[in-house]
Amino acid sequence: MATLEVRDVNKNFGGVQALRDVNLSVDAGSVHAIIGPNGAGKSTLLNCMVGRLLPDTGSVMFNGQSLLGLRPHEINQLGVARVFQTPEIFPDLTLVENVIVPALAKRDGAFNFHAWERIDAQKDIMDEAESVLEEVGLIKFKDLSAASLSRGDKRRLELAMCLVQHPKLLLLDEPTAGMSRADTNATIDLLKRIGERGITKIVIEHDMHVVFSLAQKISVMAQGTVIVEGEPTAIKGDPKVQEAYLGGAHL
Ligand SMILES: Nc1ncnc2c1ncn2[C@@H]1O[C@H](COP(=O)(O)OP(=O)(O)OP(=O)(O)O)[C@@H](O)[C@H]1O
Repeated sequence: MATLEVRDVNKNFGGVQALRDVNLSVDAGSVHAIIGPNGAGKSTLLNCMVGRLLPDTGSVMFNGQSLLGLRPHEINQLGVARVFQTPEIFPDLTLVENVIVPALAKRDGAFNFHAWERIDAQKDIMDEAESVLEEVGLIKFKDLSAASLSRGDKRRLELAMCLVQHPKLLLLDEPTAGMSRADTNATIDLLKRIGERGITKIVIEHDMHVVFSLAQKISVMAQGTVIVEGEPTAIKGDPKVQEAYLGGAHL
């Protein structure tokens, strides 16, 4: 069964056709990678899934419900969480505070400061925040300010902020961008471990090592549309992919 279905989506920015008749079907519990050269339309598509952009035409369905017209926080409340290309964290808060904010927002439907004032009394939320920080390997830094983290650790913190919301669908926009090979491999292992919880994941990624380590299905985008979709082994050998994605070089 598909968790996410994108049908015939088009998006034009003042003459630039960023998305052309895009179709995508993401199986429940799978890791589905979206790859393609710069400007192919990957981020635009992701933005249409999370309510940051409204497609001109087409549909985006999540577990049978249309996401079109819903605001980002409403889509988040349905169980869709996103890790951004540039980590969106609260630099002046500690790590544990960073994780508590989305946990409270998820529980209450929106963030309110009243809940924050009484946070000491809410042991369950504190415990959960710490357990998620443990899971992503950041528990030792829990009382440091988020600004002090390395780039790789900021991305792990953002992942923890998503996981604490128990998402059904996790959207990862270049989760290893800018990371060292060691950090990238640690993130691959972490994402595999998270996979054991059965969360469906969509990964946009330029690093083919990450894509082929994680994905069960790959959609290749070029010039605003999906040109090929299939299992990693089929994608690797597809001449259209070689041509469109790497100008003929081998994946
Ligand atoms: N807000 C916008 N206004 C105008 N054009 C835009 C806007 N957002 C994206 N575009 C254009 O739409 C096309 C698709 O861009 P998009 O960022 O979705 O590609 P991408 O595949 O995510 O690229 P990258 O891998 O570099 O992130 C590009 O031509 C881009 O310049």
